[in-house]
Amino acid sequence: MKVAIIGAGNLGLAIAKGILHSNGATTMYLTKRNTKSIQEFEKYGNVTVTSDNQEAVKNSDILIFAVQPGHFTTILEQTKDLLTEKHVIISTITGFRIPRIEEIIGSDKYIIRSMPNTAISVGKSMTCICSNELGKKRIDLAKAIFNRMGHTLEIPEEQMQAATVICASGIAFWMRLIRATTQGAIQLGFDAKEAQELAMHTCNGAASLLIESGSHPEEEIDRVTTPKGCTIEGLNEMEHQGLSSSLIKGIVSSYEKISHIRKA
Ligand SMILES: NC(=O)C1=CN([C@@H]2O[C@H](COP(=O)(O)OP(=O)(O)OC[C@H]3O[C@@H](n4cnc5c(N)ncnc54)[C@H](OP(=O)(O)O)[C@@H]3O)[C@@H](O)[C@H]2O)C=CC1
Ligand SMILES: O=C(O)[C@@H]1CCC=N1
Repeated sequence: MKVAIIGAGNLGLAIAKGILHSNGATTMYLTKRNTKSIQEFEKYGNVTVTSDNQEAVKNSDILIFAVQPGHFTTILEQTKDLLTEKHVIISTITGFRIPRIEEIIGSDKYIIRSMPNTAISVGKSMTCICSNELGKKRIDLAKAIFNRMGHTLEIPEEQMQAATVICASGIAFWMRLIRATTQGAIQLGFDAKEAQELAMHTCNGAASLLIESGSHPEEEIDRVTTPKGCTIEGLNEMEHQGLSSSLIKGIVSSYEKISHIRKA
């Protein structure tokens, strides 16, 4: 697999690390305008760092675009004449819809939109994907790429904004919950390092329990909440203070914002 990551910033580099750690590329191009900060990636023998997007496109089959939305149109314009039937175009760019990409490069290209999250760098991304009509022929390839770095779900493009909030912004939401748990643990007497260790591994265990058992969260909650015990006491207090409600309101606010950004 010859991969180019056009826009090797936060997300692009997270994807690069995920692909490199899973030995998923025979060659990889990483592009950005100022390449100094990513030069170290050339220590992986098969990686070329360059600011020349055209060179990267010519020498690769899978093109993963991870630039800011404002830069995407120009880059597509600059590279569209180099696109051939070998290329699969994967965009991770928030709010940039497939019909807009088709307007620039044509609908006769394999176009995939993917929304991974930054856990892709450790092979644990929840990645939602959709495609244009022709891209359906390459969706299994795209799924195979992202399945190496986590879990994928194919969704209609209409749900991409919602998926961005739940999965991409979701990393930040879960981080804050883990951080708050850490602060609670420090108040109960653990030092900061131990407190974070307890919080993050408990979070990991909770998610793994659901993933592996297929059970509903409330079933698992019922198993922990001893009648008149400390868990139900704490859980009910959290709910009196609005835990579920504030999470849901935050998710809806993010969604309203992303919908607004898209219209802008
Ligand atoms: N799924 C997720 O979890 C997330 C998704 N996103 C989405 O991913 C995209 C990238 O976000 P993020 O990684 O945070 O952004 P960054 O700003 O960190 O990365 C964008 C990169 O693009 C590079 N770039 C800019 N212009 C060009 C160009 N002409 N050619 C090649 N590279 C260029 C910039 O480097 P330089 O200036 O040196 O060129 C920069 O490193 C956004 O569209 C965002 O909406 C963002 C965050 C999280
Ligand atoms: O916060 C944002 O707007 C972008 C989209 C998802 C993650 N970061």
